[in-house]
Amino acid sequence: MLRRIDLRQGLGNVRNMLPRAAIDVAAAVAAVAPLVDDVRKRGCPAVMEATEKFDGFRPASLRVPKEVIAAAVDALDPQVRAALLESIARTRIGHTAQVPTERVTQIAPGGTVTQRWVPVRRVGLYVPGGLAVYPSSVVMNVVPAQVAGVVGIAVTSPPQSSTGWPDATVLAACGLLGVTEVYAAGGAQAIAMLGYGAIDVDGTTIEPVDVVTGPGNVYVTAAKRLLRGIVAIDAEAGPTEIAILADEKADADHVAADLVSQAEHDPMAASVLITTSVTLANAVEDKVIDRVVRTRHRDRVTAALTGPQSAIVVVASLEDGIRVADAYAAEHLEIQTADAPVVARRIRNAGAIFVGRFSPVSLGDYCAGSNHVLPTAGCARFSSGLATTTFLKQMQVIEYSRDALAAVAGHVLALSAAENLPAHGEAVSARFPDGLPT
Ligand SMILES: NC(=O)c1ccc[n+]([C@@H]2O[C@H](COP(=O)([O-])OP(=O)(O)OC[C@H]3O[C@@H](n4cnc5c(N)ncnc54)[C@H](O)[C@@H]3O)[C@@H](O)[C@H]2O)c1
Ligand SMILES: N[C@H](CO)Cc1c[nH]c[nH+]1
Ligand SMILES: [Zn+2]
Repeated sequence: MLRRIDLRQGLGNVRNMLPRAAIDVAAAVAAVAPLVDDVRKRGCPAVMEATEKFDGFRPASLRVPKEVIAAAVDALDPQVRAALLESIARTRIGHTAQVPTERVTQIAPGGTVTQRWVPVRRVGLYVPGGLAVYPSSVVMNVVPAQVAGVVGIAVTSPPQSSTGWPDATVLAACGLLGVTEVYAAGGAQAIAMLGYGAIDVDGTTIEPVDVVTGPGNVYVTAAKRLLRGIVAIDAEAGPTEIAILADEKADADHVAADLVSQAEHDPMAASVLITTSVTLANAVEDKVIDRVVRTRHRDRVTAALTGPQSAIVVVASLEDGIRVADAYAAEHLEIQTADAPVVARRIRNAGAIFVGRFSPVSLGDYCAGSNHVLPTAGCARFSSGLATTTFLKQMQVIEYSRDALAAVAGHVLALSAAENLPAHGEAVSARFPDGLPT
C-alpha cells in the first residue's frame, strides 16, 4: 500500500528523493486572487456568494448569534465538555510557559534598551470545517491569543449545511473559551473577510484584524499568502503530515496506527516512515493494511497512503535517517528508536517532535499542552508552529540620559557624516548648544 523508497545505497540529493504531495499553492493563489479582491471591494455580498458557491448555501448572517453559541455550550456532551476543558487547561499551561519576559539591558552608564513584548490588538483565527470539523483547533488558536493578551479575537469556520452555522462543537469550544465573535465563513473568502473587514447583513461592522492564523486547505493557505503584508500570518499549515523515524526496536502496530491516524484528515495528508529496518518496514506495511480495512474513513486514508506524498523510506543507518527527517521537515516527527530523547535532540527541522512510544501525534492533536497548528510542506525548515509569540510584537524602548548621549555623540556624528546624512548628526549636536563635552 505504501510505496517504498530505498535509499540504502546513499541519499544523493535527498530533497529530490522525498515523498511530497502534488499541492500547487501557487496555482491556488492565482485561482483565489479574484475572490480575495472581490471581498476587498464588496465585502459581505462577496463572502456570501462564495459560501453559496463552495458550501452550497447562504447563512442568515456572517456573525453567529450569541444565542446559537450559548445553545451549543448547553447541548455539549458532558464527556466532550470535560475533554475540551482539559485540553484548554493543558494548552494554557504550555502556552503560558512561552511568554517572554521584558528585559532591560544597560548598554552603557545611563543608557538602556528594553525589549518589550506587546500583544497585537485584533486577530482572526481560522478553524477548518470541510472534510472534518475541528473544535480542537479552536483551542489551539484561541488559547495562545488569550495568553498573549490579545483583546479582539474573531473566530471563523465554515457553516455546515445541517444547521447553517459552524459545527456545534466548534461553537461550544468558542463558548467555553469566552469567545463571542464567531463568523460562519470558510475558505479563501473567510480569510479575505478577516483581512479586509466587511459590513454584515444587519449593518454591523466586521473590523479588519492585524493577524490571521489557523490551518486549512490549499485555498485557505493561498488566501493567507495573498493577505501577507496586509496582516501577519502564522506558518502555512496545510494538509497534515506525519513522519516516523523508527528502528528495528519500534512496535510495528503502534507505527501503523500513527501513520493511519493522520491519514484520516485528508486524501492529501502525508504519512511517511523512515526506517533502518526492512523487517520493521514489512511488518508496518502488514499492520497498515489490517488497520485500513477496519478504519472508518477508509477511502480518505487509502487515498492519502497511496498518494505520492506517503512512503516508507529505507535508509542504511540512523545517521541517514536523521538526514532524511531533517530534509523532509515534517509537520509532526515521531522518534521510535533506541535512545529516542538523544536522537530527538539531533533533529533540526520538524514542526513538533514526539519522543518515544507513549507520545503519539494524536496526544499532541488534543491534550499534550503543545500546539497542533504546525508548518507543513517542508516549511518547518524555516518557520515554527503557532505559539503565544505569534500574537506578540517585540518593541525596543530606548532611554539615554544627557551624559549617556554625550558619551556616544561623537560616534553618531562620525557615522552620520560617513553616510552623508548630516542632519542626523545635527539632531544630536542640537542638544549640546555649548558644544559636546570632550
Ligand atoms: N497543519 C495543521 O496544523 C492542521 C491542523 C488541522 C487541520 N489541518 C488540515 O486542514 C485541512 C482542512 O481542510 P478542509 O477542506 O477539511 O477544511 P477547510 O475549512 O480548510 O476548507 C473548507 C472550505 O474551503 C472552501 N473552498 C472550497 N473550494 C474553494 C475554492 N475554490 N476557493 C475558495 N474557497 C474554497 C469552502 O468554502 C469551505 O468552507 C486538512 O487538509 C487538514 O489536514 C491542518
Ligand atoms: N493533526 C492535525 C494537524 O496538526 C490536528 C488535528 C486536529 N484534530 C485532530 N488532529
Ligand atoms: Zn490529527
